[in-house]
Amino acid sequence: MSSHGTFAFGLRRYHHARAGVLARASQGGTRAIATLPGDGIGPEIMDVAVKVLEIVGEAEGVDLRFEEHAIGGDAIDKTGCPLPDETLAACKESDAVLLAAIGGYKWDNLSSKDRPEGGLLQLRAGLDCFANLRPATLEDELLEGSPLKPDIIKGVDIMIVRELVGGIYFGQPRGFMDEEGDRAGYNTMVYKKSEVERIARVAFEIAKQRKGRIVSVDKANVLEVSQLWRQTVADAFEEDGCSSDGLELANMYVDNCAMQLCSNPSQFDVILTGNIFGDILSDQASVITGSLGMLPSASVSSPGKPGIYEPVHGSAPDIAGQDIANPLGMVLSAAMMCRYGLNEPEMADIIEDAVKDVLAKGYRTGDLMGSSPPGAELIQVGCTQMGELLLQSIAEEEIKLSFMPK
Ligand SMILES: NC(=O)c1ccc[n+]([C@@H]2O[C@H](COP(=O)([O-])OP(=O)(O)OC[C@H]3O[C@@H](n4cnc5c(N)ncnc54)[C@H](O)[C@@H]3O)[C@@H](O)[C@H]2O)c1
Ligand SMILES: CC(C)[C@H](C(=O)O)[C@@H](O)C(=O)O
Ligand SMILES: [Mg+2]
Repeated sequence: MSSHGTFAFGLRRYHHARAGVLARASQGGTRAIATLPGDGIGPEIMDVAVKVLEIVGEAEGVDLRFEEHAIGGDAIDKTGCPLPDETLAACKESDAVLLAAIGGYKWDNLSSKDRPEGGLLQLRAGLDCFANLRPATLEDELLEGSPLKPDIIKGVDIMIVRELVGGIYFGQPRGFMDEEGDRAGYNTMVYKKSEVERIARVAFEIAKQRKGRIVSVDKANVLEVSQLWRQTVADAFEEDGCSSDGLELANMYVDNCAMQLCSNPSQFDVILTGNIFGDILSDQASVITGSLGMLPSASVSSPGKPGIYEPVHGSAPDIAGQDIANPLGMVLSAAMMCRYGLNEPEMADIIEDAVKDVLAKGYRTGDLMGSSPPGAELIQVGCTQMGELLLQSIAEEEIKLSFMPK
């Protein structure tokens, strides 16, 4: 059975055709999903995503097996380590990893590798999830919700392709030192040609399913690592004959890109960039969609290996435990997991349709209420209630479909 959506959620338009390219599992059989709720709002939004997956799995006859594991601050408290061996081993064995968020004030003074963020980075590296796909798609329902002007952001649909297991996050040497009586901290931003080539090729493939426009973002006016990045991307583009496939490649400095994301975001289709620039630009792109809480992501590895599906935002300790977090970025990450990780595009369609539906009915978590125009008929709901509305929407759609002639 398929939803054949009445609503076409933006993410679906391009990804449908891609399911076979990046997907890990073939259809059929039980799917093992490692769930990592983590810290802060993590458990609240994970709860919503798992309930949504359960009902959609049941409706589509897909047997999902969830197994929860510790990561981040939660794992530090339980085991003393932000990524216990048991968690990494279970993730490697799974068909897909669904992660909510890690981090919090309590663990902020630990060393880089011992803090929650270190656990997340070790997980990404441990699974070699080198390609982080971060779609920033504005749905018409949220047009008035962004602090940016509607005529600037209407129809924006960007895919940020971020290299995830290299660059300054992982470069050596790194650390602290004393230099002539002064204290210094240092990191190394390094990319090998092979690392740039493999992420560039993911961006090319994705661009073929979209409008075909790639902007590679770097800081080649200052950094050697970016000069190598730029040349390597251009060479791979040429070698792969991308022009004859109708693709266009342009380069942009990261500072300019940050500005253009606010002033003229519609020009972007695929943004290809390195680890730290992609981190910063994706949070910025989220403003177009109304809230950081809306953005999903998929971190994929080579075919046959599990990917990590997680929202772009963090553990939001400022709102944790209040049942007010927006679960939609998490839920849309679950949809990306269905599409890319489980090869179940119809499950993804159903989830994305439900998100679209609740937004169309005017339901919003607090983060999406801020810039609403006066008089807008919006109904503020909490995290749990948003989850219930999604379940209701899915159930209603299933009932409608069951009455349709086969
Ligand atoms: N992938 C991850 O797990 C991840 C990502 C980013 C930050 N972090 C960690 O999260 C912690 C907090 O970092 P931060 O405050 O800079 O970033 P954050 O993304 O957690 O929060 C930034 C702001 O956005 C709001 N926000 C985020 N997600 C929301 C949601 N779903 N619904 C409503 N509002 C939401 C927060 O309330 C906060 O005001 C830090 O420890 C950081 O390292 C983790
Ligand atoms: C928590 C942190 C390590 C992480 C990153 O910088 O990649 C986060 O900001 C993200 O965007 O996923
Ligand atoms: Mg980030």
